[in-house]
Amino acid sequence: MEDKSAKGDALDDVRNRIDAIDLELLGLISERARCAQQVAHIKTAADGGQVQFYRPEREVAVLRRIKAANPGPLDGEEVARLFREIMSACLALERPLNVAFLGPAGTFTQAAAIKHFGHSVKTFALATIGEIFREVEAGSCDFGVVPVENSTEGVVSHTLDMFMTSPLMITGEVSLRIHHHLMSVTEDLCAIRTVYSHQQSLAQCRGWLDRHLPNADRVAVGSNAEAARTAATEEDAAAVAGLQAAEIYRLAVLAERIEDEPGNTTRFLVIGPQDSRPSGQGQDKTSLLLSCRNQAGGLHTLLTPLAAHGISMTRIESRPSRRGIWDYVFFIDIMGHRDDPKVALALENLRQASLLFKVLGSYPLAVL
Ligand SMILES: C=C(O[C@@H]1C=C(C(=O)O)C=C[C@H]1O)C(=O)O
Repeated sequence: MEDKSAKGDALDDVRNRIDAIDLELLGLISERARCAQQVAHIKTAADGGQVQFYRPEREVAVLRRIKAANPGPLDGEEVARLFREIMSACLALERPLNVAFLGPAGTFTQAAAIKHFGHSVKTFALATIGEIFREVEAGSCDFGVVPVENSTEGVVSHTLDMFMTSPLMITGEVSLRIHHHLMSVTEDLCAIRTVYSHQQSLAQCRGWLDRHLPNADRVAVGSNAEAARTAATEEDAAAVAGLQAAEIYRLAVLAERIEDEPGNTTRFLVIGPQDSRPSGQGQDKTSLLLSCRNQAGGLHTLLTPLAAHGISMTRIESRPSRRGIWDYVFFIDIMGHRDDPKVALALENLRQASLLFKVLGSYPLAVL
């Protein structure tokens, strides 16, 4: 009996301490929010009409600093995630951002948008990648989030093709570990006759589906969330999608993490009217769209300036140009910001060696 009340006292003490800390935290977070409001006034007074409230390079600098200073016991990712949400709320006080993503609600692209901007942005589900570009170009949304490549299935060609004609720039990137689940209104795997999902997700789960549902028809639809929405209306159907879709469309999860590759990751791009300023510490990336003359050694000529200036290329992708003038265009990612002197020099040389040369944007490497 005595023991129990001693334990109860100890618990009360710690909980009282937690209550006091929470009030202190609330006071500090409120003070931080007031600072963000002051920043908004300063920005408005300095820039007039064209104020850029969202500053990606500043946000990653804040997150990097927090991670470096983190004393534990929470791990770095966890504290960064908490501060991501605090900044998201502070920015929403300055001005709430409108972010378009590949819908419907519950897609991995929405999860990527929230991971990048936090929960205080307003997200808009659009039906196609083309529509996202159009809405951001028209200014009805501030930014868009689009998938660009998957570690199992490769590049999302529609996104790359949009950059050939769009004036939008890349302001950031997000990587998301993708876990697929099989979900349905029925709880019985044997009752499943049809499996709906996005074509890439079906491909990412091919092995599992061959083993467990060899006789079910696989039907490709526009997105995983659309698959979940459809499966919710059919007794003998299932969808392959993320957990969010199961929650939104009230489906039972019959099997978890059915993707064939455990490291399955999708990379998304954040697109907007401008790219990001340098975030420093060599932690920026630049994406380019290039084409060379259709002659022997053409690609080599393009890449020589990068090697000459010691710039590392992290990715190269070729796509048919579909313009007739150039056979192929290359999407190239390099390390460094376009304003870094070394990168600026290499880009100038590249510009001279290319038929088509477009900087798609410089942006910070993702912290989260
Ligand atoms: C407060 C600012 O504005 C926004 C909010 C930030 C924050 O809460 O720390 C950081 C960058 C901006 O997106 C700022 O530019 O410093």
